Amino acid sequence: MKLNLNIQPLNTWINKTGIEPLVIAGPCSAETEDQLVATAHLLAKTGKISALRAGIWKPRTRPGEFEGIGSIGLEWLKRAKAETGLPTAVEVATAKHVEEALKAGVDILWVGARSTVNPFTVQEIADALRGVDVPVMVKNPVNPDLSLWVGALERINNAGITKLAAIHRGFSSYEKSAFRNEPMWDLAIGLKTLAPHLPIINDPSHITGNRDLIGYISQKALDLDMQGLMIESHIDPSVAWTDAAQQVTPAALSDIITNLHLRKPEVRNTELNDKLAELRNQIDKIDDLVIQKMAERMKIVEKIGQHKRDNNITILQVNRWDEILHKRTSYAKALKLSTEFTEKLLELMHSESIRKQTEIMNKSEAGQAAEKLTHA
Ligand SMILES: O=C(O)C(=O)C[C@]1(C(=O)O)C=C[C@@H](O)C=C1
Repeated sequence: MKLNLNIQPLNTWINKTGIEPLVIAGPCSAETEDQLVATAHLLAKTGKISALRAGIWKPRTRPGEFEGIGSIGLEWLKRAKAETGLPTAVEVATAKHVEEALKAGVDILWVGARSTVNPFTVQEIADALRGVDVPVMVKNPVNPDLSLWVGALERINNAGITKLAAIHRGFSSYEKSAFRNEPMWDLAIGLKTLAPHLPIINDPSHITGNRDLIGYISQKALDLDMQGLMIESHIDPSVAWTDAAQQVTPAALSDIITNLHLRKPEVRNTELNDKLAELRNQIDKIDDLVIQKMAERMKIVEKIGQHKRDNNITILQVNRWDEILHKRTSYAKALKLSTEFTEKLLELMHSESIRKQTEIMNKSEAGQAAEKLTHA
C-alpha cells in the first residue's frame, strides 16, 4: 500500500539554497526576548541553519510547570526573523494557536506529538489551516502507532496543505533505555515506505533527551535517508527553563553538524552500480530460498497441527519451543548472527505457527472432511 499524499518537494518551501544537511534549530522554549534573539543571531552566524524554531505554547506533563511564554513570544520571533533573515517555526496545538501564529507571520507550523495522538485536535488544526498556504510538519504520536501518524498527515493534507513533512521524535516506552523517547526506527522506515516522497525530519533532541547523544542519532537519521534535522539550541543550556539536558549551544550545534557525514541515496557511477546490482542479485536468490524454506516449514507445522487436533494435544509446547530457542540461537551466534535478531526471527516464526495451528484447531467438521479428502 502507498499513501496518496499530494505534497510539494521540501526545497520549494525551506532551505531553497540547499544547505546540507537541512537543520532547523532554536530553543526548546522562547523564554525572554534577549534569549531568543541572541540565540537566533548565533545560529544564523553559523551559516548552517535553515530555520529558527521556538516553543511558544508548551504542553507540559504536569500543571504548574512553565507552559510557554505565550503570544508575546511571537513578537520576539518576528524580531529574530527581521534581524537574522531566518524563517521561523512554531508548534501549534489549537485553532487559536494557528490563527495567532499565522497573524504573526510564522513561516512553518508543526503539530506536536501530544496533539498527533488525538484525531479531534489534529482535525481542529487542519480545519483552521484550510485555505492557507503554509508549510506544516507533523511529529510522530507519543505512542508507537504508525496509523495515527499517517492519519494526522492525511488530515492536514486533506485540508489543502501540500508543503508537508513528518518529524520523527521517538516514542514513549515503558522500558528503561538510554533514550528519552525510543527511536523505533522501524516506524519511521514504515512511513517512508508508505510515502517515499514525504520528507522526514529527525528530532534527535527529543529522542535522546541528552545532548551527548545528538550527534550519534543525527548521523543515524541521515544514514536512514531522512531529509533533515530539528535540533534544540539555547544560548546557555545550563539555565534553560525547559529541557536543559538536551539543548546545545549554537557553537556546539555547529560542531555536531560539521562532524556529520553526508551520504546520498544512490550514486551515478556505472561500475559501482554494477557491483551493487550483482550483490543485490545474490540477496534476491537467498531471500527467495529463505521464503521457500519458510513455506516448507509451515507445511510441516500444519501437519503437526492436525495431529495435535486429532489427539487433543495443546498447541503450545513450551519445552520444544525452549529447545528450539536455545539450539538455534547458539548455532546462529556461531555464524555471527546477533542473538536479538535470531530471537526476533524465531519468535515471529513461532507465533505464525501458533496462528496456523489455531486456525486448524478451529476448523469446522466440514473443513476437516475436505482436508482429509485433499490428503487422501
Ligand atoms: O513442535 C511442535 O509441536 C510444533 O507445533 C512446532 C512449533 C514450531 O513452530 O517449531 C510450534 C509450536 C510449538 O509451541 C512448538 C514448536
